[in-house]
Amino acid sequence: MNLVAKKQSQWEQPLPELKLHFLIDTDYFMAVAVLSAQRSKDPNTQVGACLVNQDNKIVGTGHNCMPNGCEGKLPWNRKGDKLDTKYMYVCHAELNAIVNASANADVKGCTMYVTLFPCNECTKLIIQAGLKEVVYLCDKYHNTPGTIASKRMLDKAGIPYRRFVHTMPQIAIALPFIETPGNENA
Ligand SMILES: Nc1ccn([C@H]2C[C@H](O)[C@@H](COP(=O)(O)O)O2)c(=O)n1
Repeated sequence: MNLVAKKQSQWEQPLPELKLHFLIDTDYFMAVAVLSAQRSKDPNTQVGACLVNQDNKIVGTGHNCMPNGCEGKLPWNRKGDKLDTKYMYVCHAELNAIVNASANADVKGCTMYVTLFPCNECTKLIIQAGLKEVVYLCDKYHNTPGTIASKRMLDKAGIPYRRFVHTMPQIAIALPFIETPGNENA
């Protein structure tokens, strides 16, 4: 069999079997937040957020990144002259999830799934945007004034927050290699 015919017959093979798991909604939403975090170029802390409406539909996702047009042009430093650190510039995952929510989506009443507890600035945004709940994965800055202030504001605003409890320890996504037709001679 020549190479073209062999590749052709490969293409006619059935697709590799994909193992299907049934994900419960909350695992799925936090997994989307975790996957979104992986888009961040922050070398130290990658954060992802997934905004879900009352119909259990994702209306926006986000990760921490530099403002549009500034990626690669501003520092990711944690220390040094304040103006040379990321803290002056970075857009947090929660802000991006709210801003990225599709134009016709109402973020009021949404739940924010986020991989790291929201900072005080994002908490203000969460409250003012009318979100109804925050579900977080990690709270590594729990003893900092920012996180304490966040919790104080959420408590006073009557917005519940809870640590995410997963039902599946791992959600793996394997992308099968699928040869595309027209690429046989590559
Ligand atoms: N809820 C949060 C908290 C932090 N971020 C971003 C902001 C920075 O890029 C990074 C924190 O940096 P670190 O001080 O841990 O080096 O995470 C966020 O998007 N959402």
